[in-house]
Amino acid sequence: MPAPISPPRTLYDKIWDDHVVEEMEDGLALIYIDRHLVHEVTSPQAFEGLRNAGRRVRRPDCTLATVDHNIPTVSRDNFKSVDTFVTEPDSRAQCLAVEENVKEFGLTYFGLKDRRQGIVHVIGPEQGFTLPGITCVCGDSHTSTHGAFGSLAFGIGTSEVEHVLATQTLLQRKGKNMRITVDGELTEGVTSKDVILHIIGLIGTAGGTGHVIEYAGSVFRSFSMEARMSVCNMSIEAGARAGMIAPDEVTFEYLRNRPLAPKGELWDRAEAYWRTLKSDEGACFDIEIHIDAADIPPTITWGTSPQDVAPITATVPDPTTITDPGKRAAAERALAYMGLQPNIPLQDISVDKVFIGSCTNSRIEDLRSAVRVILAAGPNAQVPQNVHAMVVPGSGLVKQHAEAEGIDVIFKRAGFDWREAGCSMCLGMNPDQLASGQRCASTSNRNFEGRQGAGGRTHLMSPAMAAAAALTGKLTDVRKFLGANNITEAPKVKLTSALEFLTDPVLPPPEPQRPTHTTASSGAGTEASSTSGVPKFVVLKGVAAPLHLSNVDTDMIIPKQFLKTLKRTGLSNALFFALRFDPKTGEKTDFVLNRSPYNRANILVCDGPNFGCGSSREHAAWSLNDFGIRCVIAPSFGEIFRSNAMQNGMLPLPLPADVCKELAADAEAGVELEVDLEKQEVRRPDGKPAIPFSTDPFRRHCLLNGLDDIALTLRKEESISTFEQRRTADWPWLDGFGYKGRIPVSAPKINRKTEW
Ligand SMILES: CC(C)[C@H](C(=O)O)[C@@H](O)C(=O)O
Ligand code: SF4
Repeated sequence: MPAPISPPRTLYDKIWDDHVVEEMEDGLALIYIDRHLVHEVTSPQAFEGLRNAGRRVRRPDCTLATVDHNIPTVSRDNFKSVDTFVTEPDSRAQCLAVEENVKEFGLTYFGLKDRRQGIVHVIGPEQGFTLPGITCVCGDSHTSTHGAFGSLAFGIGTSEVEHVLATQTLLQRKGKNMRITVDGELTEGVTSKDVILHIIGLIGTAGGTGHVIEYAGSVFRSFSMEARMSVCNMSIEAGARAGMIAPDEVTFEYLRNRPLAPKGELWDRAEAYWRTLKSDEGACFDIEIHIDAADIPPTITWGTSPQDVAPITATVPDPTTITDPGKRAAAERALAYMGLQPNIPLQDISVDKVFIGSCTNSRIEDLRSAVRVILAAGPNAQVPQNVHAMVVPGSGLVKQHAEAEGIDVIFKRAGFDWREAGCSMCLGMNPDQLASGQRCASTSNRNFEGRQGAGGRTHLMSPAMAAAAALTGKLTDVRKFLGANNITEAPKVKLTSALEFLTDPVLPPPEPQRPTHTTASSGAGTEASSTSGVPKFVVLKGVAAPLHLSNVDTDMIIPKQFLKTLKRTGLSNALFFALRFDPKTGEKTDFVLNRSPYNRANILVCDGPNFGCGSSREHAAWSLNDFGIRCVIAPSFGEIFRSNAMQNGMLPLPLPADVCKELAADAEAGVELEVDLEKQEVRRPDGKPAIPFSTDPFRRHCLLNGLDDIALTLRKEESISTFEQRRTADWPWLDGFGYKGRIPVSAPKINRKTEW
């Protein structure tokens, strides 16, 4: 009998299938995680959970930690210790906590004295920690970046970070497949950033919700790895938890000889496997989108959502021309926040700050692309006195590489501020922030209200366009600037290879300083109750607060300054902080949650879609919980928020938009609602019919019984070990290969500065 022919599969299907440890009921699966990146903001509570339960980190060889969000980007020339260098106490506490935790649990760590330190999503690829075909997670929404290598990479919340540390697995439900194909030739001045901004403008910030996006077509094929990373990075802004591009020669070339990439015979085996990682002919995509490259202009954002995009040649949109009332209200609110009048040309808008950096655009090619604009502007090009333009390389190695090419000199000569690596003004958890009312041309990925500083105004764009804005002091069409010069032309600098900088010894992870119990023994036979105590959710009756907003991002639910905590509690006042408290007086505003009876609401009814989009901060769920809100009803949710909420015993309840509107009206009228998870219905008083809903059976079971995922997963020790044995046999390069004490690549002499 001929062997059954397996149906064609997508790239995502293949990676998923290769990582299923155990299929469970209702499409839920336990999947194995190959790579875990850890940073200081979303890990303290996870390590604390391990410590309390006496658990160890299961795979230190597959875990890499750094510090990036909180750190100052001033010179480290006089760096002595975190204690003296990080002056803001809460930031310092998080940086010190990660240093303690990596020692205690025996993890490889790139700290502030290590030139490999940098933004998690820059250092993973740089080191070859990120590889094709892997599953990769981090307590950070922009983990989607790593999908550029043909991996399944996605952001998780802190509870899931703890789950991965303890079990090296995650409980997941498979998403749907979406393919975005861009074919043709990009026009002058259009870069990968313009492409992804254009895509987000087209499909919206919820367009990819529930899907993994595969980027296909000649444009992505022609992109370098760095350009592909910029695209996959912003998949989360398109609502998708992950984006990916099939690996090819460009990928292999980038990875060959990276410190943690396989070498010799193992490389050959790995490459043979990686070559199978592409969507089969005829594979089924739930959504297909085709874009003609020629239709993509140099693009920037004008509003407070990444979907608020426009060609740089356009004018500020006029809300009165928008027919949908919800969208019109959102545009009006955005323009008021951004301090913009409708119909004025975007290029008439002045900027106070320019930020070139972030995990989207802080790699060597991004810096080169900005420098090309400066060079094209001529030897006298200068940032005007009233503009502050910062350049923040993504890692210490990017910085060193740029300095070897003389890129820092070009920036500095033109008046740019050349800094040390970190997240910096992308979200301003460190001192790099916008003052209220300041406007910034930024290469980062989020333009949410208050993102770069309370009251700060962000316009997202490519590094080339940010450089152009820095030189003119206004939002500027980079094409005008370049005139006849094509932006893709190389600058007249001597280029060096990134590999010259990847010379640090690759050592195995250190031994834990205080060994904790083994996973197997701590898991066996224990009750599946949470280390942090997941409360049960059965029936919830009480005041429902109405919220008439769309795309409520987690930055809005809880701004960055409250992410510096080491605890999961004490965040009640942080909830919707910028909306609840007057920024000048600190007095309570008339925001709904400040008004009686809503100040004792335990249900939130939002009638706009995409609640909880954006950042993976579990603090959003914690602050709602602390306030007393245990159920959020909305037409749709950001995926990471949804899972974070359930990890904390809360119910995020998606209901049709018209039903949400009705319930929001009930909430306005002050009637109490009753959410019954056992019966799966929302009850209203006054004889109105109950609203039925359905929930994922596994999650419902966990919520009803207050069960915690980690303890449940630890019962599957045998399946996990069996999977690991097969993994070692089939994909031996995934066993933290690079950390096994290989002799480092020999260090060639670096040409320090180049002549100009
Ligand atoms: C701190 C972290 C939770 C967050 C994220 O998940 O995105 C941050 O990186 C951000 O960009 O807002
Ligand atoms: S989006 Fe910004 S803050 Fe978040 S990881 Fe990237 S650089 Fe850091």
